[in-house]
Amino acid sequence: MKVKKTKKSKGGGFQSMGIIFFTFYLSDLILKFYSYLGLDPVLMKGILHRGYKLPTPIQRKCIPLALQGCDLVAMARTGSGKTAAFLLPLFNRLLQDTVVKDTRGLILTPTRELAHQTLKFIKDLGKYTKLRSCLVVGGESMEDQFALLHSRPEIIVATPGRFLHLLIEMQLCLSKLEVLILDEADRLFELGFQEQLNDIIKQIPIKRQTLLFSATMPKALADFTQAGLKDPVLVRLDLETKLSENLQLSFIKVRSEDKLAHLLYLLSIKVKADAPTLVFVATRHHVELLKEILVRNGHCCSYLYGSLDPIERKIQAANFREGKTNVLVVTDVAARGIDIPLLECVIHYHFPATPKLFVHRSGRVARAGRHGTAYALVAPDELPYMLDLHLYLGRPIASTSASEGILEPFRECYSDLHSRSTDVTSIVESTEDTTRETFLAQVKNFRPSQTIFEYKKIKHPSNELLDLMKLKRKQHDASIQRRKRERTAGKDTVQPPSDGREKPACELNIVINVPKSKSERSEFFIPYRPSNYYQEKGFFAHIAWLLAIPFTEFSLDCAHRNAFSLPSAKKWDRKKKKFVGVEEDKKKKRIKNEAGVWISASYNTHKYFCPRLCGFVFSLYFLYPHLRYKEWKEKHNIGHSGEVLDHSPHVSPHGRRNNLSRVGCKGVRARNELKTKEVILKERRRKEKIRNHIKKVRGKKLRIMHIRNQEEVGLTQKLVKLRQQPRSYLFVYFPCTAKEPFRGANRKKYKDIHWRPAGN
Ligand SMILES: Nc1ncnc2c1ncn2[C@@H]1O[C@H](COP(=O)(O)OP(=O)(O)OP(=O)(O)O)[C@@H](O)[C@H]1O
Repeated sequence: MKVKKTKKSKGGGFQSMGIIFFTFYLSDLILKFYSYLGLDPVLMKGILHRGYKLPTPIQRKCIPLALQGCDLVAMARTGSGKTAAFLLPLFNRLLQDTVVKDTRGLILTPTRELAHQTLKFIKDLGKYTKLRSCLVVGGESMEDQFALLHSRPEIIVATPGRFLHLLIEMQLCLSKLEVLILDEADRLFELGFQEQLNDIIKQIPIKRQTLLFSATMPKALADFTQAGLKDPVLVRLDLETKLSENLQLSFIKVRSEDKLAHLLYLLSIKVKADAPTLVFVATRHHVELLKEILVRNGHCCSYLYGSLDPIERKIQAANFREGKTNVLVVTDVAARGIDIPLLECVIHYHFPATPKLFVHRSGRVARAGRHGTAYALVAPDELPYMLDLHLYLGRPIASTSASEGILEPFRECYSDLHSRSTDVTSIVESTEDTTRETFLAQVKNFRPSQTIFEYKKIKHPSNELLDLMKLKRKQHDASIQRRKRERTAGKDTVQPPSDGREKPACELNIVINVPKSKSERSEFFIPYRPSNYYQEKGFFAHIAWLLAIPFTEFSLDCAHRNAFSLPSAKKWDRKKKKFVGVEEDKKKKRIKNEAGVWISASYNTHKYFCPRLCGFVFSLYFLYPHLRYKEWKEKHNIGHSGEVLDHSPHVSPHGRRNNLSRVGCKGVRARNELKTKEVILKERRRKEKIRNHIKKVRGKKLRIMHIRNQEEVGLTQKLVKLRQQPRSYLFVYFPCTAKEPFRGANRKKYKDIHWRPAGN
């Protein structure tokens, strides 16, 4: 057999750590030879399949360490190839022992989209490994996921909420789990995930390998998690250049009311025609508004936000990936991890509130050596965020502003649309928080009737300052009164410059004070802040939870608490009308799942394990009926311990379902979850009807609504808010089949809502 000679590498390639790229026609003999070097030769085929030639720096650092079995806390900038850096060692470990047919690798990610993408990576890189993998994320059928998990795939990719739910409902045993990977670990450790993560980790054997990966990893995270990780190795690359040098940044100063016009200008003129572009906005209302406006202006537009219907979410993301649309308007749900190879441009319509988020959002472009541009529209009230960002990046910036003439046609186009379309007007209303605006305006316009010097008058009538104030008032009172009169007459509006143009583009240069070199400093000078203070502060944003949880695995010592002295995490309790500690949340009976729907908190381990309550070692699993899983088992003739009672067509004689996707093989999906065009249109019409109805009944005494399913929960809650207005009553007619949201405690809470089954 003819064997093609591979060119000898000079080192620094995958070869240097035992990974050698093979051409497909390499003989078995050579594959066997290379297997001695570390990674299984089967993996080389997968690497070739993905088209990688050289390992990236993070892969070069992390793969050998992970192969040795070390726990890792790894940081490298966005798009640097972290996914392969944790997948390759995972595959290698699992391939070493193929006898154990159980779940041995668990990858947790913060978002569904990222989980989907990781599974795709697994299928590509592990194409020839025959390892079985499955996806467990919210918004998908529980029954399908029972089947997937029941067959004990080797690798599970999951989001924490749904995985914990299934873990408890199915009483899964993870005793064979060897590798736990937390992708975007810092996000997973932030508020909202930590409780679920903690509960999952408790069920995983302590003798495991734990790998933490993110583009923004605080150094302290390694210290904090030391009890959970066994002597973790900290790998932090790209500390100086947090953003790729191929990324071009452009900060544009705009007035808040000009943002839309500017966005249209960027998309129509600046960005290359049909170049895929990601537009980040603050809330889902803004997503809807921008989508509506962009579509009406001839842009092919997709949109994504967390509470969007899961199927719609998939369709929208797929449309953008496949190039059917060229603009994707998103909230921060797509800020992390998403890899769209052809993406060239990101627009920050709203400036992100933390520098870390800016890094993640902008990191969707200029990945893996490619070039890209990130535009940020900065309104005056967002300037402090920009300053924060530049302290974090540690380099000066320049911002520009567009001239008025350029924006004029786009502004017209938007205002015209606004007046013509009731749809757009209603969405604009929902994006505007009028109570907040009025409150802020009141605070801004508040003027005390007397100054502090005059206040002193009461105590010290002969104060010199008082005399001074008297003199001042005498001199200025007339002009102050005149100004007030003018203001009430409406002359106060800010007049644009006479030529109708904005000020010429101006530079905002922020010079970061770089600490002086040692020789320049005085001999005894001790800086009161470390040189990387702002950088670590940026990384640390929102990881305050680290100080709030009594961990068994991730335990903290008091020294760390004091060292960072972060405030304990608190949240606003609407009932109590005050801030409460996150600890108090644990007492609650219902929790919000990933889709924003309130579900029973019974899957919390505090409820299932009695050791905390009564000191027993055994859990109270059997006292709680796991109805859905039980039902599923009965349906598929599966016994209590997982054995097959009858050879039904769904289940193989070995108790494994056949529809499990093997890595690299196409899974057979039994159910088509796609809604038909008619169903989608029908639902839209219905939602529209409800929206119109809300508008119509606003302020009336009697309201009648029909609410059918959980998707309308948001709208229902809006109605309930209306109820709080004086002299208004809400009558909700509810079909018999409806489950959520007004059951149990909620029903009692909204006492003045009258419940009637549909048809009565
Ligand atoms: N060795 C390599 N050679 C060439 N391309 C690579 C290599 N490793 C990864 N890539 C490619 O780089 C891109 C980014 O990889 P990946 O998504 O793993 O980055 P990441 O560091 O996880 O980014 P993020 O922090 O945004 O999640 C992907 O398209 C991937 O296929």
